[in-house]
Amino acid sequence: MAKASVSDDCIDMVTPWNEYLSAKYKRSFAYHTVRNRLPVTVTQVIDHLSRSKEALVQTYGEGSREEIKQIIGYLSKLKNEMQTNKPLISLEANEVDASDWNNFLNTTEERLGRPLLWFADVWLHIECYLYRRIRESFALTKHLNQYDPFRHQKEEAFTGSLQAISVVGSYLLKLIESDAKIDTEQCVLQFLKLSLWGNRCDLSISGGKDISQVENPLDMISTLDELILVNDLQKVWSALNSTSSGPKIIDIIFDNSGYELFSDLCLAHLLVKLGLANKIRFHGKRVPWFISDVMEHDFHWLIQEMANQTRAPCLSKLSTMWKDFLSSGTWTYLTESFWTLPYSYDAMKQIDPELYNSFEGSKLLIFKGDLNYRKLVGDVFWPHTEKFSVALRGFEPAPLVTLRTIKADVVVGLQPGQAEKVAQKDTDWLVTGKYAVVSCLVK
Ligand SMILES: O=P(O)(O)OC[C@H]1O[C@](O)(CO)[C@@H](O)[C@@H]1O
Repeated sequence: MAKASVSDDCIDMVTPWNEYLSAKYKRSFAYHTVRNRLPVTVTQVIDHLSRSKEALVQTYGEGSREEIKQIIGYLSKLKNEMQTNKPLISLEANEVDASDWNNFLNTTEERLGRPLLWFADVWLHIECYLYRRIRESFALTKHLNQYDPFRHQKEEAFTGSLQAISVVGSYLLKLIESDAKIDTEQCVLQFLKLSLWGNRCDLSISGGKDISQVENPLDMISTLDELILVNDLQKVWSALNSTSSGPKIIDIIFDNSGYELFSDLCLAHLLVKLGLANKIRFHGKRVPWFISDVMEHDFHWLIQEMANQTRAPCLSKLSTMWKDFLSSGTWTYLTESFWTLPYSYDAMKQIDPELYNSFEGSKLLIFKGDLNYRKLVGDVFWPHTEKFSVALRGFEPAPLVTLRTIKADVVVGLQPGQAEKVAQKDTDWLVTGKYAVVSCLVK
């Protein structure tokens, strides 16, 4: 008998413990995402292209008119492939990571003895693949090759958060310009928390809807401590405050643009100013990713946009200082392909040993956000009381911390009974971004 719908391929159950998250479990957030959220993301790109067609042709030339049609056709087909649970196909455009992606698809297919399927395989792989295929639709064109279909949303998210950004910016400036002795530890903890809660602002969880930070973040963070379910902030402070000879390098693996990026850069500024770091390396995405993730353009755009805020002089002042950090090499922005491959981080040593080894001298790796967390713990549905160090499965290139608001149903390091208690209060506690974890591993 013919299958009635794709959900016939799935099992009507929750994800079993210790299994990979996957849309094959109908009562999972992965299923909801692949079934409902990801098709909306693709539709939004299609709508954006249709709406902006004339403006795009104006900017990219008459040649782009046909290409817009081609991309829309490609994306409609992609959506259909996903919704009808078709096999994942290879990438064709000549991009630096295409062979890595195709190797991944081929070796996984060999291991499984069947092609990968949208509603059968590891959610992390499927979701990354979706964004990589959206990129592919542009990579296959000439005029729109470098077009980022999410840029307008990222820019609007920044503009919508300007008030909060000004509040934090002027606070930071006051701190660093003050002659009074500041409580270093308290300030660092405060900016770590600002960066942590900045992760609530994420366009992929809101389905691309406005997620501007409108509340006063300084007032807000002081009330949120009880929502941090794993709080290793003291450990993080010790790692940052540790004295060792050699360069004090800190790596920040970015997540979202807009307010979150701004909060990350404020943290980076403070760490340099307090002498806890003398070099910060930022890591962003090579291709448009999970709607709001930082790409190089977004990074420079934000710093430049701050300079344009005549009504908030603190922001233009900070912008000048940040440009100086970049030109002096105190800050560097890097774009490694690994971040937009499907692999979880335990595979980094084998897949990208150069990147792995580059972390060896780092004082602290700061991983921002939900997707980085999923990649750290391998998208496995660990019992919530599993140790973070176990869930990392050997990924220990340097001391590391994850600053993450919880937006996917995986979390480790909780105390016995803690998950049940939170679930009683909030049934959807694992997917809304209301709660957070700060998990730190120091060798
Ligand atoms: O921007 P973040 O914090 O990595 O969140 C990414 C989002 O995408 C998801 O992976 C689901 O689509 C969630 O885990 C989260 O909502």
